Amino acid sequence: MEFDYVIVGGGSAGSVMASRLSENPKTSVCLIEAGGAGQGILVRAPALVAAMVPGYLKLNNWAFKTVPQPHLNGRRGFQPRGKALGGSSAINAMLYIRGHPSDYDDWANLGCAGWDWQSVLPYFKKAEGNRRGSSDLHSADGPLQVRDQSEPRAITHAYLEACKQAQLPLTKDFNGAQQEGAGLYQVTQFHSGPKAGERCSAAAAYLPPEVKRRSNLTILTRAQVLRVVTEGKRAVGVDMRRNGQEQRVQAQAEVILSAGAFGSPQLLMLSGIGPAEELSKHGIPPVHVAPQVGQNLQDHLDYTLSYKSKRPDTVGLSARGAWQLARAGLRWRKDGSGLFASPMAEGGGFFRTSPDLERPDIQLHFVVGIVDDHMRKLHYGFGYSCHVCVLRPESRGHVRLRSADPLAAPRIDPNFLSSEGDLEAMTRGARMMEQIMQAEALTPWRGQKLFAHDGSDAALEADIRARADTIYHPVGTCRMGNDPEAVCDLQGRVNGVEGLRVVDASLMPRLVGGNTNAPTIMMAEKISAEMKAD
Ligand SMILES: Cc1cc2nc3c(=O)[nH]c(=O)nc-3n(C[C@H](O)[C@H](O)[C@H](O)COP(=O)(O)OP(=O)(O)OC[C@H]3O[C@@H](n4cnc5c(N)ncnc54)[C@H](O)[C@@H]3O)c2cc1C
Repeated sequence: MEFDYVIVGGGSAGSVMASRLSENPKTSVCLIEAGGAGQGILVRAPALVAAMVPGYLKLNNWAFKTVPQPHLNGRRGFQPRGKALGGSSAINAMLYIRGHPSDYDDWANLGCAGWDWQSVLPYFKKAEGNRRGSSDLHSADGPLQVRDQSEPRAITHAYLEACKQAQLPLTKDFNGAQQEGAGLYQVTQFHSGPKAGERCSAAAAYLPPEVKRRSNLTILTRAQVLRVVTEGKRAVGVDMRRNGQEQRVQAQAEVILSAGAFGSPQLLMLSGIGPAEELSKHGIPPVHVAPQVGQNLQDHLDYTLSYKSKRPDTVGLSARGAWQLARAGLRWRKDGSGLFASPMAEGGGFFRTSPDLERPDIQLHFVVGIVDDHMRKLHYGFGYSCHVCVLRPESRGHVRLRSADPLAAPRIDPNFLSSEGDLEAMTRGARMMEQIMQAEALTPWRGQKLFAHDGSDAALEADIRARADTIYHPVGTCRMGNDPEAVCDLQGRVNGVEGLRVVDASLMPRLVGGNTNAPTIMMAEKISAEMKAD
């Protein structure tokens, strides 16, 4: 098999790349995805994310684990990652957030010319199909469907009132002129037509049936790429495992890795592109020594407060809760609305933990059910949770190989809380979150607090170390930049190797202050447009 472009990974970035590059009928494109088609009910029905994320059954989920984290009491973190067309956007919470405009100006200041806010905004808009309509900052015309939630729970409105009572501002649009404040998240969900209320994964948005039918686009699912094939310092194809057999796919123009922040650096190293000592440790012949491959891993660490609810209008594990959910499922099938369409993380907030800061440094996710250990531990009864994460952590981790076996999981070390500053910011954020959770507006719901402690700084720190874990935004492991150390150039081309590019969240030089799906899609929109213009 031979194509112009071979794209590895059909996730948030890979779906965009395949769709945009195959718009030119003269360009042949092959998209190779390890998981399935990502079109089943688990992916389409927003509420059923609860079945996929915990990862026990590995439903559309790689369900990785980190190495023991020394600053989290030696615990192994859990890292769900989507494994299907749509990638992590097939199992995510659908929250539509771009980060703060200044995050992109920071990228430009780090040497990524052309990635400043004014330069990236057109690509956010190119992707966005927002039901609220078009404006200077938004677009209604892009393939990624964005809408307001159909029916946030009463408790989420009470959470907003609680923020006001805690003297915190409200905002109507986290992606508008004012990110700071509490508000309701917009979601990437179909807002019209027969799919209204279904998740709009990147694959659902960019690879609809009419795109999949293009004669110049081949999509192979359940095919895991094992390595990039090189001739000298040029990528010429990939080897993949499909139906139990190894096969080669050749790329005339380029191999594009869109395998995500863990998958892309792993594939580079398996192909002999990475730090010298890592390659030699696993007996992989070096093709190009690139010390930064797998370095610079950044992720949002998340700490949660959970409460039992006195009122039964949240999500609950009980006979009544199951009955409510079943009814919600029927309603969702009828008109795409209600609890089954909920992202569960209905309420949000971006706040500064000090008035001296120029932009929010923490984000809140208010969830209408109890979330304990990524929903891996269940609690009987109704409840709710609030999450806090530090938006621009200083801690840096890395991804390496566990073995030279391409079917083995990568060795992931986020190195959470290795910077003292991250713990301090998390503590300040947790104090603000506690204040909101104690506000009068939530009194009708507030039942027993789970994981209660004596409230001292020492007890709070101990609780953070005992329970905090990722909120699913790993980035940065194939960092782009204009410095000689950067893994990729400013269009994702791997430095030192011809015909090889990385386009996914691993390219980000620095984690943005918000959720990472829309930013990843924006990056793929920008790079694919520039490739087509070249
Ligand atoms: C549980 C969860 C909740 C989240 N919630 C939100 C949210 O609400 N809002 C938000 O903005 N962001 C959210 N995120 C983050 C966001 O979804 C990701 O940042 C984004 O999807 C990353 O895109 P990507 O293209 O880099 O990687 P991915 O979308 O993960 O795509 C990588 C793809 O490559 C495939 N792949 C990997 N290795 C191989 C191989 N060797 N061969 C073939 N295929 C391979 C994978 O199966 C996958 O399909 C969440 C993530 C998770 C996991």
